[in-house]
This record gives sequence, structure tokens and C-alpha cells, in this order.
Amino acid sequence: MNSLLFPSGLDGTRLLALAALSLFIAAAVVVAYRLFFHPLSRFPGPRLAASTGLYEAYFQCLVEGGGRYWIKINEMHKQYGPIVRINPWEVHIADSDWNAVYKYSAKASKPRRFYYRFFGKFPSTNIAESHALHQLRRAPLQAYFASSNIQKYMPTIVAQVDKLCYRLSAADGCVVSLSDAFRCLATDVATGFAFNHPFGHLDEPTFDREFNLSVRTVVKVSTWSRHTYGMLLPALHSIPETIASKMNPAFGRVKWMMGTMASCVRKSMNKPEPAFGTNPDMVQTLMASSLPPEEKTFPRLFSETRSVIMAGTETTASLLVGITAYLLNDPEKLTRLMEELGDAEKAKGARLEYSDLKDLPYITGVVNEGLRLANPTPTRLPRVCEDQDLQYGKWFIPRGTTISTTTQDIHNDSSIFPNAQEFQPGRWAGVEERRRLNRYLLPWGRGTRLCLGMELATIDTYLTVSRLFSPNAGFSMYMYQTKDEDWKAYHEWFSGFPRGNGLRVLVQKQIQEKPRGASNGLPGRVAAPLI
Ligand code: HEM
Repeated sequence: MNSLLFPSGLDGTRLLALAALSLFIAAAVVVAYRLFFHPLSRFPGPRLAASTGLYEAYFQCLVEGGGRYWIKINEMHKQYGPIVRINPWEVHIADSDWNAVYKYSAKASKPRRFYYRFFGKFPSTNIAESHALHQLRRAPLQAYFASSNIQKYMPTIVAQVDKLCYRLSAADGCVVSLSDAFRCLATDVATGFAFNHPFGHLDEPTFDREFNLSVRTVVKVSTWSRHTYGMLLPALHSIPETIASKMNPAFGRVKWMMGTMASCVRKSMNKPEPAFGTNPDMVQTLMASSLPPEEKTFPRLFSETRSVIMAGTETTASLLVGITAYLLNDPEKLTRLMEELGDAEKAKGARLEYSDLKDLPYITGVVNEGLRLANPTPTRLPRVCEDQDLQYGKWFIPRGTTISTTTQDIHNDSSIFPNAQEFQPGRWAGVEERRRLNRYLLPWGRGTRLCLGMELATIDTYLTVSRLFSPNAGFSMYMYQTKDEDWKAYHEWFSGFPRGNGLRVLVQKQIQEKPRGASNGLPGRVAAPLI
């Protein structure tokens, strides 16, 4: 093939050069369009971020171990103001009072690029893109998460919390990774709620460390997958369990968990009536609902249960880690909580149930401060208004734009929460003030996609905190070689993950004196078996 460009013909090298040149020209045209002609071209923000998604990918996948774009976005707001174009398609707004995109009337959808590519090809409620599909899927699920139904699972939740406390009291003199233990608790509560029977992670001798490590690996892969057109996650899922285990024991554990869930879903689908004296489980409830037949297939119901269990595990666990670490780091606040619990137990003459706890002021302040500062989902929550233009101040945002906000920005807003970086349960004490602050406490997301597991997680959290820190718990815990970086969120991989090793505590039978070498705040030196 002779041409003006290649008069002596087109060999392999020239073909490659031609392909590279075409690619370069195409990229230059796309970048020029994004910078000068795109509807978002007039929005403030770094030019590089506006030119290519690789800018975000760099911070999410590479910088400081990845998951750092949330911090970069904060820096951008400091430089450019409350609205910033953070990638070619998306503007991010940091304004505690702006929520137009989350209102029901906005009928916003979820951008595929952010959710679907991260969570994979699993047709569930939380990644349903369009408002209409989301509403269809959410309705029967919402009925399952109704207060009246959650109450039926109260004995299951209490039994899991008791199991955790039993294991801790049996660990006298041992160092326990509470980061692992709380994940087991949250998984057993979520699986107990979904399938009527907990998977038994709390029975694992090491509090299933391998499984918990696997979660970290999976979210990292998911983040890479988001920035590679969603291709990595399906590849990971297609590896057989035996090979996956050999590659990395963590992957094997994920496969095992998926297999267990799949067989539970199949069992419930084949037996749509609950056994005598039991409640219908989540799958049986969805099977009996008015969902159309194509929404009741195995892949659909498997995806739904998988997503509910995933949504409930990392979140509740990291909240409990945060609350426990804040308390163990601050003896004064810990004592105040123990006094409140002790007084209430004495007055009742029995141990406290959720109905007793939810109105106690100090533990409520502790849980709220945990939700605020150890917010389990520090990620931004992007939405797209397909058929409505929106306005932010002087900025006209055209329909079809991806718009996001980050609830953690609101939680850190010192004009709302004075000394916002400080864990101050007392700030929630006054009724009026609590009402005002509650409007800005948004760990559960907002609008139509509000967390469904809010009540379940709240019950689990109140019960766990009250049992661990009751003066009658029978054991005490002391921080063990744990620094802030071991438990505070550093990487945002949808949920927040710390940089370090997790929260470890030395457990001791309840005594008046602190054990030698350990303290509430400083790393202990006691050599103790690690569970
Ligand atoms: C402290 C614990 C928890 C926190 C902070 C939390 C937070 C959130 C947030 C922020 C969302 C919205 C995500 C988005 O907009 O993309 C969400 C959705 C969801 N959460 Fe939670 N969650 C927690 C616990 C749970 C639990 C225990 C369950 C169930 C076992 C659960 C089930 C769900 C489900 C099903 C959705 C999807 C709702 C929808 O799309 O309509 N969550 N959660």
C-alpha cells in the first residue's frame, strides 16, 4: 500500500508508527475537547484532572499505596473553592448545605464508571444505575429491613455480641486484633440477618484473619478495576477456588465465602416456604415479593445477598474499631461511659438491651461521634441527573453531569461541629443541639439510596459498645502497640482503610490495676499470645 505518507510502502514498523500517531492525534483531540469545548470546561480545577481520568487513577491506584484521591480533592477545594471539576466528567461540591442532587425529585442515577466498575457485574440494588430500576429493587428489600422485621433478629444479634464477649473474656492475657474480631462479628450479624443463620466467623480461632486480609485485597483490586474499565474484577472472579488459594490464600477465602453464599441462596430458592416457626429469610422474602420473574433469578438474588453482606461487614466493623480506639485512647471519656452503663445496669437490675441503651445520652454521644469521625464510607457518592439541570450558586450544572459530595467533608466542618477533629461525645448531650447536629450527621449516605442497614448496624453498635465497656464485662482491654495510623482511615477504597496493622488490644480479666507494660494510650510491652 503506497501512499503520500509512506511512499515506499507500509511495513510493520511503519504500521505501528501510524497507529501511534493516530492514537496521539485522537488523544489530543479528546483532551482539547475536554479542556475547551466540554460543558464542564468553565469549572475550576486542575487542568490535568479535567483532561484525563488517569489523574484520578494515579492517586487511587499508586500514590502512597492508593486510595488517596479523597485527600487530593480536599486540597483542590482549598485552592479552587467549593465546586471543583475533579475529572473530565464530574464536579465535586464541598458545601454542607447543598444536597439538591440527592433529593427524591432529582431522580438521580448512579454513574456506571464509579459503581459498576468497582463492584463488578452483580445486579443488585446498590449498583442499580437508573432511579427506576433502583426503586423497583429497593421496595421489597426495604420491607425486609423494616424495624418490625429487624426486631425478630434481635436474639441473633445479641447472641453474636455475646459470643464476641465470651471469646474476649476467654482471651485473658492475650493480644487480640479487634479489627479482625469486629469484622467477624459484623459478618455473622449480616449473614444471620440475611440467611437466618450466621456463617460462624466468630468461631474461627484467629478471628479469620485471612478472610479479613482478603477484603483489603479485593477492594484494592476493585479500585484498579474501576480505572481499567471494570475488567480486573471479573478476571479475579473467574479463577477457580483451588488455583485462587494457591495464588494467594486471601483469594481462596473470598471464593469460599462466595461459594457458601451461593449455596445458601440456592437452598432458599428451592425452598421458598420458611421452615415451621422460622421467619422467611431475605431470599425467600424476595421470591415471595411482586418483583418480576427476571428479578428473581439466581444471579440476581445471589448478587443482592452478596451486596447486602458486603455492605454490612466492613462498615460496621470499622465503626466499632474507631469507637473502641477513641475510647481506649481517652480514659476520662471511657470512665464517663462506664459510669453511665454501670448506673443504668444497677437501676434496671439486669443487663441493658437496645431499648434501654438508645436513650442513654453518653453512649448516644459516643456512637454519634464514632459515626462522624470514624465514618465507615469516606468515599464521595456521585450521582447523575439525567433529565434535570441543577444550580450551585452561580454555577449552572447541565443535565448528564456526574455530581458528587463527600459526607466526611460535612463531618469535618468546624462551623457545624466546633473543634471538629476532636472526639467529644458531650457535644450531643443537649436535646436542641442534638437535633441541629443530627441534620449534618450523614454516614448513612443520603436521599433515595440511603443505607438500608442503618437500624441493624445501630443496634449492633450500641449492644457491642455497651457489652464491651460495661463495668460488669468481666474483662478490660488495653491498646497494644497500636498507633493512630493502625486504625484511622487513610486509604479510601469505598470504605476507609488504615495504613497500619489494625487495632490490637491486650485483654485482661477485670482488675483494678492496669497490667504492667500496657496502658490505655501507649503501646504495651507485655509479650502475650496473639489470637
Ligand atoms: C455503620 C455501618 C454502616 C454504614 C456507615 C453504612 C453506610 C452506607 C452508605 C453511605 C450507603 C450509600 C452508598 C451509596 O450511596 O452509594 C449504604 C447503602 C447500603 N447499605 Fe449500608 N452502611 C452500614 C451498615 C450496613 C449494614 C449492616 C447493612 C446490611 C446488612 C447495610 C446495607 C446497605 C444496603 C443494602 C445499601 C444499598 C441501599 C440502596 O442502594 O438503596 N449497610 N450504606
